[in-house]
Amino acid sequence: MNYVNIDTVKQNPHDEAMSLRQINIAPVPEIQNQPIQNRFILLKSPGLKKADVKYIKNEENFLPLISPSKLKHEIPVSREAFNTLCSARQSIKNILTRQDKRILVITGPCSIHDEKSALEYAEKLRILKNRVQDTLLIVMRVYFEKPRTSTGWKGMISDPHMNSSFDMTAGLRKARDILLRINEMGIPAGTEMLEPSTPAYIADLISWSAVGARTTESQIHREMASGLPMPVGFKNSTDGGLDAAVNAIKAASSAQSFPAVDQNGRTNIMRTKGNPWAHIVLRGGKYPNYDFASIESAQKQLKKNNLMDSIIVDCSHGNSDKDFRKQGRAWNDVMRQRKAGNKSIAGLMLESHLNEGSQKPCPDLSKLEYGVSITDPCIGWQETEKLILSAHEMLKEE
Ligand SMILES: O=C[C@H](O)[C@H](O)COP(=O)(O)O
Ligand SMILES: C=C(OP(=O)(O)O)C(=O)O
Repeated sequence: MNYVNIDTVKQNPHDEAMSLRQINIAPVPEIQNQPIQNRFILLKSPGLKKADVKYIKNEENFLPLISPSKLKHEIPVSREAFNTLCSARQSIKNILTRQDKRILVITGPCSIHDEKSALEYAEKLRILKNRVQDTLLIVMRVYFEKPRTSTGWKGMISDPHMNSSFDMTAGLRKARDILLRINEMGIPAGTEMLEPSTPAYIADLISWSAVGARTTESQIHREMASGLPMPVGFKNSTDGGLDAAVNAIKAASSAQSFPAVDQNGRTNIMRTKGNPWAHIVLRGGKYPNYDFASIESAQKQLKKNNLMDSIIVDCSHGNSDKDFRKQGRAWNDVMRQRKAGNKSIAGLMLESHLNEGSQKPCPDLSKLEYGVSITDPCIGWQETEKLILSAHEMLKEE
């Protein structure tokens, strides 16, 4: 006995002998509002008994999720947002290929958990961006998906109410709305693409994306990156090794074919052309890797593999031992290297929020400290502004 999609039954009304492989276990869109047990049509498979379900089914249930096209219909891209996106994507490509001498700065909270503080941060960036635009291209870190070392809150898209209700339709809606508003303010957005189905919902509002240290070695993420329409940075592995990221860049820049969710929420075979803008992000590991020798060695490894040797340095994570007070040290060191002539340094990343530090997640926003990260500790706005302005002063003299 198995559950089968109503479409499959309509197409095969008399075929009770469909093999389990052919049976598509999926929610039936027409009856999504009915109780979960009625959402599936039970189909008798010869030779199988009701009790056999336990051998072929481990999921608790399937719940409906909004389709990308429906969400985009609700929250369409505006002309202002589109202009921000197009201009930023082109500038990032030019920075990576050194046609644009500026440095890319990706700065913002470790994760977004509250719309108000995210928009307030974006507004501060908007003012700062205009002051430094001759030397720095500012992109806001707008991270909605968190890869966890073991367990923990997985970000706004997964659990927007922070209470394990996993209302992902609400999460996607909030995420898309925030991204739209930030782009409309003239601030380009950067994010980590974690669930391979997420780009279908938000990629049209993202100017730069990352594949994280925990997923750079995953074929699924490399395939996804090969079809993304923006530059993608692959982080080095959590232990500090670069091999996985180098191999990821090769795989992502190649054409790939793989199953992927389309705009109507159906699984298709996606064929990609490859992403020529895949690059490496050094985030440290057991030890930091932003020093001169580490950057030179990364550059050599990329060149040896005939890959673009432009490098972004993440000042947080392994490069700060997750101590936000050490991000400034990494930033200043890398800026000095760039000033000394290392043009392979294309960008820097900061984990920064309105206020420094971190706190534990809580579903009640009124119990949380406003503008403080609920994932990794961040530097506060004051330090962020100081670091960005000092980099601008340094580069102005070039
Ligand atoms: O930037 C985010 C975190 O470093 C990453 O999600 C891992 O976090 P965790 O080790 O707290 O799970
Ligand atoms: C999870 C992140 O980084 P990493 O993959 O380098 O740990 C992040 O930047 O949020």
